[in-house]
Amino acid sequence: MSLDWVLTPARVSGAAALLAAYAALCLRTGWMARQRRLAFTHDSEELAGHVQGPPVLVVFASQTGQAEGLARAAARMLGGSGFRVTLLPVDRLDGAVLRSHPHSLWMLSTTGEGDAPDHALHFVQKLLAGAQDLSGHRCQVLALGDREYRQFCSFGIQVHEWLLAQGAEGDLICVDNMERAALQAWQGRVNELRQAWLGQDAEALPAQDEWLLPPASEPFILKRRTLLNPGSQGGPLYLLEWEPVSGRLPAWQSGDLASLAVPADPDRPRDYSIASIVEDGSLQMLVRLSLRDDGIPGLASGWLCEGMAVGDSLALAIRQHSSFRLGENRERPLILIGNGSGLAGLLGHLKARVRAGRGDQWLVFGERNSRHDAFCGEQLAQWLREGWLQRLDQAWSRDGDGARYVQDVLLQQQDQLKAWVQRGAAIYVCGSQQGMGQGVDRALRLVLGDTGVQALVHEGRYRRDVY
Ligand SMILES: Cc1cc2nc3c(=O)[nH]c(=O)nc-3n(C[C@H](O)[C@H](O)[C@H](O)COP(=O)(O)O)c2cc1C
Repeated sequence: MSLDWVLTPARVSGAAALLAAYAALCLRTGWMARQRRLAFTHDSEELAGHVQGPPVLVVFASQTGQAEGLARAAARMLGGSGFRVTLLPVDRLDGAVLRSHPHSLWMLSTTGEGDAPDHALHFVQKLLAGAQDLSGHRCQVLALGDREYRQFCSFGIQVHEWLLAQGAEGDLICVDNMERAALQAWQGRVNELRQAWLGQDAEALPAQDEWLLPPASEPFILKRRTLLNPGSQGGPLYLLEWEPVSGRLPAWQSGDLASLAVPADPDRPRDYSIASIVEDGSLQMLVRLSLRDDGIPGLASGWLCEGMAVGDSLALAIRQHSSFRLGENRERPLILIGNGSGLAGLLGHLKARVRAGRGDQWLVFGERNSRHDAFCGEQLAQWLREGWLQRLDQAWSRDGDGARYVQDVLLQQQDQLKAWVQRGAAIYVCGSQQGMGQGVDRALRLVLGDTGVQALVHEGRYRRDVY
């Protein structure tokens, strides 16, 4: 299957987009059936193909899940081609595992200002800082990034240089903003390697290569769109509620993302944090209408908030976002910190915890003013009353004398913050990187120290979904 559904011409009608989505879904179903024959022995461990096949290591470092998604797709394809595939996030990789594999594929994104994804900290400090004998090892590195940042793909480039310095051989492909042509070049390269690594045993792949797919999408109907902040000084923020045309919601976990492309910009899927859990009966997201400098609405938010009508449909795909799921923090106390539409990712966790009968969580949420921007306020107040939320701090940045940001709350409440962390709490941050994400990181370092924050990152107790 090709990626043609992503390439629908710019002014395609809603009906054509829907048809394309159905076609993709039907083709995808066949593909999925084949993928099910491959067994994931663990969420991110070994994929069993034919056990005699050559071993290949697939490693990823991913902040918002794109590199992870590509790694999983490559791992499935290689598993299906007869390789013994070990799929690992970089933090689970050690020198012995690396040396014992003759071949490796790396999918590495860059975040922050040229930084490695959070979960890669251990890898950067331990493996990347040391030496390994990788002579004879063949690697292929895919670096994900965005040219708008000064340090384009710098983490992927750094790892590739390190691999070569250890004696490995192999190429690097940099991808700007998930650009299709570069991803196709990557797919072509992996297919060549697959052939070379399998040697005589290689069966040719079908001419229409289908493994590098966007996540499975299916048509959803927009059931309700509610303006959550009437009168706000900020852009209008909407709650969008979607139901699948099929009537059966796909599975997701709190922390996951919904990916969609709008008809006017079909080549650029956008991700939104999912604000609901499956038991809510709908997939919910918070979308702020963004206006460009000339006052024209942004392509995606304009379509979602004003363009499409309630009752219209759009193809949505769930994107597994392991680094922001609750995972091993499921039983820990949680400190949830966010602003604006970032409440969506935190709401998902709150709902999942309430559903699991678990309280012990502290929400620190920031917006402009208490009169117009206290969205979901009744729900939060109810959780507080019922004890699902142990603490709720709202920071209003435009509320006259009491104006403050979420990072100010963390500093004001530093004794609480320390006590919660000491009790084993995990910290989840969702919302804007500029201002909030950076400010929260600075505040945490002031209160807990750099080593304290690094320890949290190591233990997977500091998770960020910032954009
Ligand atoms: C907060 C943030 C910071 C980023 N910083 C960089 C950067 O410094 N250099 C770069 O090339 N790309 C940067 N990017 C772009 C990401 O690398 C790119 O979106 C990538 O596809 C994300 O992959 P992931 O989902 O696997 O993390 C940044 C993206 C975000 C959201």
